Amino acid sequence: MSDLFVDIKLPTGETYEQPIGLFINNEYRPSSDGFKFDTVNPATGEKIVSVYGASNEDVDYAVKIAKETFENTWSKITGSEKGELLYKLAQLIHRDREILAKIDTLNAGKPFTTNSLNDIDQVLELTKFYAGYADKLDGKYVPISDSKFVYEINEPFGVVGLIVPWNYPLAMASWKLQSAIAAGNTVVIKSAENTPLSLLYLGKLIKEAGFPPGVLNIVSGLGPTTGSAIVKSTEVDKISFTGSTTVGKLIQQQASINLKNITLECGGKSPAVIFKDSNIDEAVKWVSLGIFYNSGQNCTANSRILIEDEIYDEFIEKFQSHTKKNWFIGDPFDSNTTIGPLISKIHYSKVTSYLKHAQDVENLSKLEISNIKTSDYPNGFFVNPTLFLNVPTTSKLFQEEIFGPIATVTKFSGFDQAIKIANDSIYGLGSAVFTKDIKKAHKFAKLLKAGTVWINSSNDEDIKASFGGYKMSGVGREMGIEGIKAFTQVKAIHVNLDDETS
Ligand SMILES: NC(=O)C1=CN([C@@H]2O[C@H](COP(=O)(O)OP(=O)(O)OC[C@H]3O[C@@H](n4cnc5c(N)ncnc54)[C@H](O)[C@@H]3O)[C@@H](O)[C@H]2O)C=CC1
Ligand code: BAL
Repeated sequence: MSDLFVDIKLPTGETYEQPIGLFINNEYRPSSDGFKFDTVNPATGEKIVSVYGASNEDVDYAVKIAKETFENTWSKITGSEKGELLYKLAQLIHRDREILAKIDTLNAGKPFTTNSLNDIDQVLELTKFYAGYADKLDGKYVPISDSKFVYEINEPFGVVGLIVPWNYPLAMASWKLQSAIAAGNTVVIKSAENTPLSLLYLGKLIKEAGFPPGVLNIVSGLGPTTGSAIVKSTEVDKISFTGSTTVGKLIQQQASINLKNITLECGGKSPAVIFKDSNIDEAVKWVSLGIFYNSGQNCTANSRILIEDEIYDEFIEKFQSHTKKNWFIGDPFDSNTTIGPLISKIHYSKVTSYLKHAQDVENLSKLEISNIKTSDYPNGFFVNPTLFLNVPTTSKLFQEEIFGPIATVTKFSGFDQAIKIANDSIYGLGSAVFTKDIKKAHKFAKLLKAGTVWINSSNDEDIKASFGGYKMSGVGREMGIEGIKAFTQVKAIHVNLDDETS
């Protein structure tokens, strides 16, 4: 076996072949300067493997291949043929569902049963959705006069650069990848440095499905080098990014140099608002999912829980009891585990610094719900589910994205105060509102400044609906029909039927 593939033994016993090279032109290859970086199992803190990281030269080469493929091959085949290839990819993802999920569990610490399998099922669903959409990007006829009409067609950009995070390694890549390809673009994609493995594995499936070489090119690597080289490349026509608002802003600045089209999916501080007339048991169930799923490493995590004053004590009591019964921290491969570790030592330090700040600086009252079983994993990055009670809106914990299983709880009195507090954030990604009063629910949803509102549920996104942020949560939309439109540009073709111009 070459140095481009490594046999990895999973904690479940089986061994699989992991590609570690850059995937360009349907072949794995080393980086031009031989640079590699380590990827770590967050449950144990141990290194899994080193993978090749792309240099500027490698990014330029991947972009050149993607551009040639766009011009000579991909733009010449029909939408139906593109859809067929995506259907074949879906079949292979279905075949390798378990191994893909196990790779994400190993690399991201996501509980296998409750999280990683869900992620891969979502990847499968959206691969099929966009396979079906590849031949439906029809245009529009615009009547102007008897002697003139316009038709508008949707065209791909060309080469698109995709930069993705670690919290849903294959799913976040797929929120962009499948729609970009279905729309007719070729792709250069970078995974997060913490979680390169499942996307590299997908390269094998892309090749096996029969995609022409150069349609999908994977350049694993570091943000400031590989990521920045993709953003700055003058041959890349669009960037779609998911990650922190800080890096999103940087990408917007860099992309503005040649007015590159961008989609940015950034941070959030999503409120869950529970009115006194809600079904409290249901609200407890959804809100705990909203904050603890994926260990709170979720851009739409319900990190601000707002409770109407009359039901405050009842909600907290029920929330505590529900959490004790349903959220278990431990080995992500154990089917009883519902909360895995945080992604990295760096992220663990960031999240726990908020716990320290809350205690030492703000003196907040804490409700820690300890279901931790970390004795077997002394070096894993585990954090207990924690609520901070009666938190003022001025608190650092109320305003900043923590990205861990930690939420603030704040009381409100009545509709007007609830909407004021809910919108008191620089972010506007997700939000949830709980009430049995249907009029109140819709009025509240209309006033929320957020790209997604869940009424009487939370974080149950669907690939058929669009997703994206207001305010500093982002620019543009992903998923659903908006998700594929984001990878097209409109051309208006004017047709003059007059014989002579008067
Ligand atoms: N919206 C979301 O789903 C996510 C939000 N975050 C937020 O960001 C915080 C920090 O997490 P990080 O992993 O450091 O996020 P990040 O924003 O640094 O990383 C996201 C992606 O951007 C890339 N990147 C970093 N710097 C870049 C640059 N200069 N040019 C181009 N690409 C670059 C990274 O390599 C990665 O692929 C988290 O604590 C969380 O608050 C993180 C991940 C996902
Ligand atoms: N809930 C998946 C979207 C995200 O956290 O980025």
